[in-house]
Amino acid sequence: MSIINNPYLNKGTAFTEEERKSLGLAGLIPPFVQTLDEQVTQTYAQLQTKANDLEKRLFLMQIFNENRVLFYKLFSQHIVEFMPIVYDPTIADTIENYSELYVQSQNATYLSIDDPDSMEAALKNSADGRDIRLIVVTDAEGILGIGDWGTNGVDISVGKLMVYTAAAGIDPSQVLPVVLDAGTNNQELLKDPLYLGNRHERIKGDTYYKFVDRFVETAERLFPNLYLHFEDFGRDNAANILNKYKGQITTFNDDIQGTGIIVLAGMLGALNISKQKFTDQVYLTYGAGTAGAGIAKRIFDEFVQEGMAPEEARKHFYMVDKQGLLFDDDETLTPEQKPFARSRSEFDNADELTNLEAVVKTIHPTVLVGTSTQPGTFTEDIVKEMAAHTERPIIFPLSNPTKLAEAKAEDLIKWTDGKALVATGIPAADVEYKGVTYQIGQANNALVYPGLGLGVIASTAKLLNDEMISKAAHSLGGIVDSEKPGAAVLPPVSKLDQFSNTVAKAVADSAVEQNLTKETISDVAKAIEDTRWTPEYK
Ligand SMILES: NC(=O)c1ccc[n+]([C@@H]2O[C@H](COP(=O)([O-])OP(=O)(O)OC[C@H]3O[C@@H](n4cnc5c(N)ncnc54)[C@H](O)[C@@H]3O)[C@@H](O)[C@H]2O)c1
Ligand SMILES: O=C(O)C[C@H](O)C(=O)O
Ligand SMILES: [Mn+2]
Repeated sequence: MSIINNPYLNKGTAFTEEERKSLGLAGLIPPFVQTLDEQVTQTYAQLQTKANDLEKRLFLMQIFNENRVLFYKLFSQHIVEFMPIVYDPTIADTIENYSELYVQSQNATYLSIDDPDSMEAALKNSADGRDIRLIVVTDAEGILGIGDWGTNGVDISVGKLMVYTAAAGIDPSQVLPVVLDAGTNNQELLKDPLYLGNRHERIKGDTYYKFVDRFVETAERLFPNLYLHFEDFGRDNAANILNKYKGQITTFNDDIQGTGIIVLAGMLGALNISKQKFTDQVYLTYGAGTAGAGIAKRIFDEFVQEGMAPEEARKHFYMVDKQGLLFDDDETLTPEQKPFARSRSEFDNADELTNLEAVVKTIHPTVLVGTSTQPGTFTEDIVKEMAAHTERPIIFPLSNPTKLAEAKAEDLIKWTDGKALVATGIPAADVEYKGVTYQIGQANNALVYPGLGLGVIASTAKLLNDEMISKAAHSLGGIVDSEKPGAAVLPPVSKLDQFSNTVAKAVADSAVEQNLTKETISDVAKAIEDTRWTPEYK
């Protein structure tokens, strides 16, 4: 029974006659022995009977809960179809309705700020003797663009890890999804009698940071080969946490660093198509929060790496948030916004620059990246105004899920008469316009964090530094044929498992070159191959 109930060991109807005898499974499964391929075919057919993506996700979660090999075999064969079901955008629905939909914990770990003393036991209980190499942890204060979801946010940790395995072959028995429940300020949840998390407001300040610190310390001690991925923390904490730990442990913030990598890669891809120069670009951030500022920092570092003096490079950057263009006399700026704030004296019309349209008209950006959570804000007027001053405007509406995107790919192509170079946060269908098929790249950190993690884990890297991050962004070039009309700015999700290896190789090579590995790695490609898990019955 314990074998059948263990998703890492269960093979369901694929247990052989011999295994059924030797493992005490006689009579516990129907008599016919299926192959994994037969199970995959049958399960995929069952999936097709589900009415919508939410139903499909719930069905797939059932398979995940019972049998990891079967789940990942299926996922790996249908990666383009499954990504939006298993991951974003459907995951946003399961997070919002987590308590209502709750069936079981999916081997996640729930850590409560009200009971820090049981943290160690909780992590040990969930690891259950497994050699944990990767944790995705969230405190769920800033889930995608949908805000604070308390304990419900655990689903983002579970979902991000599913993508790690499907895209980069991270061994699913070596991962742990974790939620830090520090309370929630989501009043709807606090009033919901079904809510399964701590029913109090978020605890902030010293107590919060001590809780995070105790988690980091305990996890690092229990799992000495850990790569620690932070996801969807709130704007006030995400960068603080990253800055505190990035020099000490192997850690990563997906919203800051992962998004930075994918947007830089997308921009390099776009410029490859337009044949324009990186350092000529004028970059406008719309929504200068965790992701917006993280991306700007990555792009800025690239300007400097290309040889431009930092003070010169800074002149190419503008940030718009709720208050409009960010100025240096604003006392509410975050530490991440400050380096990009402008001086009022640069403009004749500084007082008018309180909205996106006025800023676009004034500064003539060539790159516009949306991480604002404000749907439809890249309006036809704004986009046409941008396109009037640049040959090939680079426009990335990145806010997730679908309902929050700043614009639709199709509109951007039409409004600019096919000139815009577009990537979106969620998957977008091809756009047919005037006889050209425009493929839309997905600028979602899911295209890079799996490969990045594989490279870090395979190389036994002690740290993940900016050099490795930059190498990851550059490694995505050359996969798309940029000469083809309508070419995408990023490689397609259909090749995700292949280019995860490319990213992993770039990251691992960099770790080895910089002497940042715990073990001596003589053959990087082999180390990656040996680390990659494949869904097969052992
Ligand atoms: N595609 C990707 O890979 C990716 C990665 C990370 C985040 N995102 C998306 O980016 C969005 C932001 O995420 P985050 O983690 O940075 O959140 P965040 O809360 O840290 O940042 C959002 C920022 O937008 C600003 N904002 C809110 N309303 C605004 C308005 N009307 N005008 C201008 N700015 C406004 C906020 O003040 C804040 O600074 C989310 O929708 C998220 O899904 C996408
Ligand atoms: O989860 C995603 O789809 C990407 C990103 O991490 C986000 O927060 O939106
Ligand atoms: Mn995120």
